[in-house]
Amino acid sequence: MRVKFSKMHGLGNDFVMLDGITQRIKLSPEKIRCLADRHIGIGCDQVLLVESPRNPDADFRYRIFNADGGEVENCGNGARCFAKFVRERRLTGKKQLLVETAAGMLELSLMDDDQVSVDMGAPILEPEQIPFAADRRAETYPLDVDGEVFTIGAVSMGNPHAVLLVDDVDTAPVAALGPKIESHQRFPQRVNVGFLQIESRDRARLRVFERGVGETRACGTGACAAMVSARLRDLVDDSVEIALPGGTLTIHWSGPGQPVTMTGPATTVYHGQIVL
Ligand SMILES: N[C@@H](CCC[C@H](N)C(=O)O)C(=O)O
Repeated sequence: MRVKFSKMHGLGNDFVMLDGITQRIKLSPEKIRCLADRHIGIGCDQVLLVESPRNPDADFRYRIFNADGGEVENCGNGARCFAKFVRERRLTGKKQLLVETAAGMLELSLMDDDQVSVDMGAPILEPEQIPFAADRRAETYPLDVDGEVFTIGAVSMGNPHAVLLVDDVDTAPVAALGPKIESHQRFPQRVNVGFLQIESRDRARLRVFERGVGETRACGTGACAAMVSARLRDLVDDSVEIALPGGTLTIHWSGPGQPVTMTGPATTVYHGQIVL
């Protein structure tokens, strides 16, 4: 069956966007892996499928799949691309959207300068809800990786994140350490791994080894989790510019119980059709 798609990206974290409202789309892990493959498919970090909502208060529902075929709970860059996609595809004329995701309801605002601001909800810090094996909630945790102990922050933005502080992201062992922490036994659903360099109280740099993908050029939920972890350690103020390899996100968080706000761009690359 031939389906229309859009190729989009948020700071280089790229997506195959599928409209499952006006098209009948049946996805399987094999099909997702094929769509995401950069040699035999379209190529992307994640596939995002837009559907009609189940909750009558929501405008849409979307589902998000990693390149390895696994369905995941949340995606910050995908949320911004979604807001632009539903307008471009004329699925809505609204600039304020409420969308149902596996991580709960998100509120999105399309701004005039092509930026999208997303209320990502409050971070989850209780270890069992992340999920992360720990006796009690703490700002940081020791994590033994092959006999070497690293200090990590553990945060869920609907999806799980570990955050490590590094002196310099350019030399951080992302490729070596990322996969080991991603599948560490204390994270039973695996984890996204952020390497965070604090430059000042309102500026930081971040690289993220994403669960189910590998290192990406940007990770929106990773930037939110990094902000939360840094704020809990009192290393930053309420608003931080986080520079990722693909560009910069503005993240705002005023403390536990409060929602995290992420603002950044969404870019359409091209529209196409593929036989699924
Ligand atoms: N790139 C995303 C996160 C996508 C999901 C993640 N890899 C996971 O497995 O949780 C973002 O921008 O947040």
